[in-house]
Amino acid sequence: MKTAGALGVYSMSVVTALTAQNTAGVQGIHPVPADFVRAQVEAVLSDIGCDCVKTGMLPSADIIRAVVECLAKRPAVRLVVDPVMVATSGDVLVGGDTLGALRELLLPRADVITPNLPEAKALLGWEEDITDLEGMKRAATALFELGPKAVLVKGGHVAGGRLAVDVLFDGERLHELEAGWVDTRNTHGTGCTLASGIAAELAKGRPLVAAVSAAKGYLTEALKSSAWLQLGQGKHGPLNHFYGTTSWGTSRESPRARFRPSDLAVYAVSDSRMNARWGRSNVEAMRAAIEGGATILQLREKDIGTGDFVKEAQEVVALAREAGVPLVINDRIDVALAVGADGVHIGQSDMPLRLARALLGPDRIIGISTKTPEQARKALEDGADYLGSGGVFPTNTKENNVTIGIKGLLEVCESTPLPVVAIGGIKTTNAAEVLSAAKANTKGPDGVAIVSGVFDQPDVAKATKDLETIVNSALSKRQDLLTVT
Ligand SMILES: Cc1ncc(COP(=O)(O)OP(=O)(O)O)c(N)n1
Ligand SMILES: Cc1nc(C(=O)O)sc1CCOP(=O)(O)O
Ligand SMILES: [Mg+2]
Repeated sequence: MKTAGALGVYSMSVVTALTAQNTAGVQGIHPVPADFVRAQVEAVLSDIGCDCVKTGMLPSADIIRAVVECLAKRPAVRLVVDPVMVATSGDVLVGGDTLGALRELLLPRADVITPNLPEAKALLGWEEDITDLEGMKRAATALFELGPKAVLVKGGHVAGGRLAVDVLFDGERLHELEAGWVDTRNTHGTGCTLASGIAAELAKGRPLVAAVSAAKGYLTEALKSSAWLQLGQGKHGPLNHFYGTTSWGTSRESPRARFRPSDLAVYAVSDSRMNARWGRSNVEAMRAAIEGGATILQLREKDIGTGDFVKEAQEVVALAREAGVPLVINDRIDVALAVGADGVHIGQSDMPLRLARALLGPDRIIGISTKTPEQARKALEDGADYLGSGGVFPTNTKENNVTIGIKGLLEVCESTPLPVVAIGGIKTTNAAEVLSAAKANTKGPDGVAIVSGVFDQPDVAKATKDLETIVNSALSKRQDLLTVT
């Protein structure tokens, strides 16, 4: 429920067992009678209803049957099954007959199941431990045969390695989802948190791979922010699900805490000269870009008085806020502060990033233009939240711009953990090429920033929509999130 809340989703609970547990392990389990589980499920689903159910520990076959019966009446409700059988502490949580009910009744109903390695082994009845990536892939495809629409084998338990890799099999492709390994003792509840994050993102309507990737991003941030916590005597302490709180320097509601790499997917950068040529204002153009599916907006005005810039920015901020789309201001920290924009985008010759951060504070997004890995390294050091990297292709929009090509873009992407948006000469005709250029399992751009491809067009909404379709398709297939076998 904390995870759902942190991800902006309303959640309700059905208690299947009372547990006596702490950081040292599970001291006792008191199952709830199956009829009472059924009553709880019906109480919430017949009243408020829900978009997605996530199951955790289901301690008996009767309880599993009760859950399956309730869901059988609601085929539209998506289901994430976290087959909780072995706690992080190693304690086995469910009896043998429950395994059969889990396997035969619940798994075939699931949109995705999320076993850890011991749970995957138990569900498959394998003798051998799963100890590497190949074993994870075999387990994922074997578990798929039990009926779920997708299988996520969580590899956090795979010994060693500097990456937390999970393998997702969706019936067609094996996706390797990577995140930087977090050295922490505070891993109690990571499995439940990831499964709940996936359920929350599915409930928001995200497609499966994106939902898993977003949930993994959230969990990694929670692990990082909890790493220093010293709570409990046991081996595994708790996570801080609400890591974006004021005591950690950013408020949960801050634009920066909300910012995700996926926000960079369809990045519309305005140009008033182009809009004037087509007989529309920047404000009208930005409204159309939002309508077309832009995931982030940038107001970029190079030849305008400050008063006019502030007035225009105030109108665009209102639009962006209403649509829930981040708005950053190009170059002008003062204008961003004056109108309460979500952040700024600055270049190498604009206000130094550290000063911009000092003026904007910890809650605003700062993006910076980078052409080289060295600039990317410095940007990370100085506290950037994302990089704009290009020009990928030659452009007439920005005079005397140095073109770095796809090669230069990928060098920047691979050199930094920061999210990167590609920019420069990008159109619907080449956006897919840019987004899928990264080799398998290497980091690629998180999106494309476009000026003339969106605003030097007769119909901004259509141009943006066309771009969004291409971007979403390319990102869902892109190499650095999956290994195609
Ligand atoms: C996302 C994104 N990337 C790069 C730029 C370029 O910024 P601009 O101010 O136009 O030029 P420099 O200051 O980087 O030289 C951008 N606007 N947006
Ligand atoms: C604003 C900007 N910055 C660039 C950089 O390389 O940093 S290229 C550029 C112009 C991009 O316009 P278009 O999408 O019309 O090519
Ligand atoms: Mg600039």
